[in-house]
Amino acid sequence: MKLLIDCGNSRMKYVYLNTDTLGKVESLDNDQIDQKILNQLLNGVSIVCVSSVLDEQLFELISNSASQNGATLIQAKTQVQTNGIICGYKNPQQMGVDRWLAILGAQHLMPNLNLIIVDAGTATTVDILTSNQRHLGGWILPGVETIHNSITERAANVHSEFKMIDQLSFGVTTQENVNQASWAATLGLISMAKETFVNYLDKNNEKTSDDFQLIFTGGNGKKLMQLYREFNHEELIYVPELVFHGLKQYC
Ligand SMILES: Nc1ncnc2c1ncn2[C@@H]1O[C@H](COP(=O)(O)OP(=O)(O)O)[C@@H](O)[C@H]1O
Ligand SMILES: CC(C)(COP(=O)(O)O)[C@@H](O)C(=O)NCCC(=O)O
Ligand SMILES: [K+]
Repeated sequence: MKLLIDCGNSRMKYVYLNTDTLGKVESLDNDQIDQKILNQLLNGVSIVCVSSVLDEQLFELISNSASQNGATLIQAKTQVQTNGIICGYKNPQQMGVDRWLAILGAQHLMPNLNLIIVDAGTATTVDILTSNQRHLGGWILPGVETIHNSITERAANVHSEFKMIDQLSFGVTTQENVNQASWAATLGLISMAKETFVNYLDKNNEKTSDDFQLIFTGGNGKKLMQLYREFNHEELIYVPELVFHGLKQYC
């Protein structure tokens, strides 16, 4: 059995791979993880494949567990080119591997479309992939909760708890103002990514609007997709295991 692990800045997500089928994605908060828990997760695993955007600490714990269980450890890295997809970064090593894997996963699930990939975690990232498999680059914004917390931590009279919302509206309490704005700002990022992509394709005489697909993933991905859908009637999907569709190509 293979174990795929994605270490994000807030949570570790993991999934078991039996032949070619991904199981259900599970998660643990980073501060809950210790050697004992990892040893249990790796019990009976022959190959463990890791994507991490963290410093070495958690990776070392995983590496210890792999040695103790006799499992082969594979660490995914962002590459200049994988499966014909060309990374847009000047220095691909600088781009978070979770983003690269989400791009590979998206292309695998939705080949030959203009893709806008939104990963809504601690950060919200947007990555753009053209229908001819070129990564144009992307954007990094603080995640929805990170935006929310940035103001509650810095303003004496802004008291609020982070919340999911059901729809966009104007706030009449401090808490509503901060939460609504955090989601609205992130939705604005996605709208502008779409506009910027359309402009790029028009200028470069490439295939345009009818073949776009927006793909959402990450802890806030489903909610963002639902909110975005209220205003935009285009093709949207939420794929919680998107990074793992990329990661499984490494093992
Ligand atoms: N059940 C949940 N547990 C933790 N965070 C959640 C949960 N549901 C939604 N979230 C949101 O998802 C974010 C973490 O998403 P995730 O994709 O795991 O991030 P990362 O990859 O950066 O660790 C949190 O900032 C939080 O706002
Ligand atoms: C942008 C990120 C912080 C997103 O991390 P996450 O929100 O998934 O924890 C991560 O992909 C990262 O550390 N990237 C390195 C910088 C870059 O991609 O340019
Ligand atoms: K992530």
